[in-house]
Amino acid sequence: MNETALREQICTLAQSLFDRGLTMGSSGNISVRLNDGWLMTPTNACLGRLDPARLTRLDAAGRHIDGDAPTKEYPLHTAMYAERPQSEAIVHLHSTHSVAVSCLPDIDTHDCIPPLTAYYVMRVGTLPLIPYHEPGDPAIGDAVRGLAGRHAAVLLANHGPIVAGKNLEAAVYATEELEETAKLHLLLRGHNPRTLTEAQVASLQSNFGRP
Ligand SMILES: O=C(CO)COP(=O)(O)O
Ligand SMILES: [Zn+2]
Repeated sequence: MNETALREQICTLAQSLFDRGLTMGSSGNISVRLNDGWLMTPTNACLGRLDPARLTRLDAAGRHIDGDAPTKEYPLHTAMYAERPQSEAIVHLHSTHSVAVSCLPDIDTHDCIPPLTAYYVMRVGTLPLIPYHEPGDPAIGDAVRGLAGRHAAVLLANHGPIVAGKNLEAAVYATEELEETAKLHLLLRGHNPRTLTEAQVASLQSNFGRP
């Protein structure tokens, strides 16, 4: 996909996420890797009303070369890309049920949501929790560095998910799957749900690959 088409795709998918209430106000950000840098959503922009011409362009060294000022989470995005050469796009949202899970006191910080469904295992896998930092704190990038090589998605405590995909469509699908599974997890709390077995998870990983 050329840069013009990628710009259009970022704005179309961002608006779709916003219109379905998957992030609110000016929260959330999206980036796509180019051959010689990145396209990112600008800081303080509403994902429902992005202008393709004003998206931030960073060069390969992470310098701002065109468009509006970058999302304050650009150190988080670039840290995740550095750990995941196979990932071409990243989505970060304040999706309500995922944020709710990120606030739970008794969470397993190595894997915040159990393998409830096949699509969760196929698109998200395991979901570690990163301790609370303020939005835009470059230390979130440092925290993600040790995890993103093994995990396509991580959850920022009291904040929200950040999800990488092989392309933007895949990153969006994974973010949607994470949000719906977070909702299921909350619905099922206290109900002792049957989760997928280790053998069922291993079978999905061997048939569909790891996210
Ligand atoms: O979600 C956000 C911060 O975590 C939004 O920040 P930006 O507006 O800088 O992208
Ligand atoms: Zn955020």
